[in-house]
Amino acid sequence: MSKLLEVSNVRVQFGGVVAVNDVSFSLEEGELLGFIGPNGAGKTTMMRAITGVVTPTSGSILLGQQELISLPIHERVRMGLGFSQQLVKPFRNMTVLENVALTAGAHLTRSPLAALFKVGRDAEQTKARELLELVGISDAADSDPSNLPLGYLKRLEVARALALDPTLLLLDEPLAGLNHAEAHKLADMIVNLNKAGRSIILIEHNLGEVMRICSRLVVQDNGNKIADGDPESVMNTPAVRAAYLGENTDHVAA
Ligand SMILES: Nc1ncnc2c1ncn2[C@@H]1O[C@H](COP(=O)(O)OP(=O)(O)OP(=O)(O)O)[C@@H](O)[C@H]1O
Repeated sequence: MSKLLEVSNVRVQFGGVVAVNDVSFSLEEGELLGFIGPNGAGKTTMMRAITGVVTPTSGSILLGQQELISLPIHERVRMGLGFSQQLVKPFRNMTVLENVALTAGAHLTRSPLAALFKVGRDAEQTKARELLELVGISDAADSDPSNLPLGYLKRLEVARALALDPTLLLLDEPLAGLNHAEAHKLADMIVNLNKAGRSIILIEHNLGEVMRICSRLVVQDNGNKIADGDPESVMNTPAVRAAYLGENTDHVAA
């Protein structure tokens, strides 16, 4: 295995708030890494630093050998970064299939308007159908996303993230708001994506599923990295137990 992502001493500050405090971690090719921590820990901010939505005050983020920090978002996407957002925001007035086909066609042009005219192309439609099948929502291909339950929308968000064939997939709370059975199913799908060769960073509050599917965990609390390692030993670290005090960690072996 070789290193795919190397985050070194990344710091993100919003005025007086240090959301990410000199955090370092890395991801090996083919890993499924759980990135966890209590509310406000700075997990989403870290993801936004990797995708380019926020600019770190200092630090370095290497994807392969390439420094990402000074690159615009679309360059990072072109280099193989894919991400799903915590809040699901599909294009309404467009079918589920068109939503995915539009993203699949985005590499053809940098103008979203021009991309709209290209989604009729067979290649994008076929790819979108395959992705809907993969995430298990092909029965909703012709539906307007406004009429779909959250479980479908979360899967649509993952399908869109996959549409550009990312090497590294960042998933921000894909299981949030899903019931137990739906979360289990989507977590299984994430495992399958990983087994098919996709490297994944999963930001998630559902610790039961994270413990079940991730091979390694990084824990951030209050902007600081407090643990990094195999799930069981990480969850038994005193600092992690303290950070989650009051939250349910009963599933962790004592
Ligand atoms: N754009 C912003 N401007 C100012 N402060 C911000 C901004 N984004 C995040 N923060 C602050 O940074 C800190 C970390 O927030 P962040 O959303 O990254 O945490 P999180 O671990 O993803 O939380 P959650 O699990 O609740 O989604 C919080 O104190 C938050 O209020």
